[in-house]
Amino acid sequence: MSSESRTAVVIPAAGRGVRLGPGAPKALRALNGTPMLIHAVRAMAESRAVSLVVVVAPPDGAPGVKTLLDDHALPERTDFLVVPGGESRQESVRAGLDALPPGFDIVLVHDAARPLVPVDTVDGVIEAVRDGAPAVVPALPLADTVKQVEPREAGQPEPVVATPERARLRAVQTPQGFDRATLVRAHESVTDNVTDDASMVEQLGLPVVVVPGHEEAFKVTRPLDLVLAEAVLARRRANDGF
Ligand SMILES: Nc1ccn([C@@H]2O[C@H](COP(=O)(O)OP(=O)(O)OP(=O)(O)O)[C@@H](O)[C@H]2O)c(=O)n1
Ligand SMILES: C[C@](O)(CO)[C@H](O)COP(=O)(O)O
Repeated sequence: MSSESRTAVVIPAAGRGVRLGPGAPKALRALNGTPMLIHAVRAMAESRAVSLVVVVAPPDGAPGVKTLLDDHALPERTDFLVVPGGESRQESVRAGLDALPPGFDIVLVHDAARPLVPVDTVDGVIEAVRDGAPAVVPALPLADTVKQVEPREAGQPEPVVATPERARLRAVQTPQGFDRATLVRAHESVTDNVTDDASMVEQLGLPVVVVPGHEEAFKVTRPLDLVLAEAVLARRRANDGF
């Protein structure tokens, strides 16, 4: 893949945000007064390598999301498309891929729910795809020990069946980066429910590599994550003041 390869980003933003509690769809909730989705779009458009962002909106929310993008300042060098999403993250990513025009050889998939990923992480992923990896994931080592359990009904103690060696585990983030043809093939061939796109490429038997993630690329999932996101933004504002 050459440095001339053009990069597009698909942002799945069609989730409801059930774990965040009642309210608007998660991507539309505000952080420091600005919708999470706008933070995520800006984080992608900050990379000079990104020339198209495809936002996958809640199924009946595409016109509203289009208006939202029109109403917020976004870099002029980046084009934007909005398409309706599906019932699962996988379906939503697929809808974004289907909308991609020709001419983009590298595709990133980035959760709207990771609004604060720094641009260096985005560029690191793109660079690794340009260097020839068909699939790239940013990731961090774990702080906790992880146990594999035999699931039981809620409230029942769960027997531990294994303790994977922590030093070999990574917590995977987005944006995940792909050679476009590989990602399209993965979405066409893999029908199992998976929780990220890279695992679909793994199922094709193709290599996936890890590059450094960033602690500010965390996923806003539960209410406490909103507190952390506001704190990160406050720290950025304070640092910008100096
Ligand atoms: N049908 C879906 C489900 C999820 N997503 C997107 O996938 C990303 C990661 O999903 P997650 O954080 O799990 O978001 P939700 O599905 O909204 O969260 P929850 O499971 O708590 O409802 C989010 O940007 C979310 O909007 C999507 O585009 N379409
Ligand atoms: C893609 C992802 O963000 C990588 O960690 C994660 O798997 C999304 O999971 P969710 O089930 O949509 O929360």
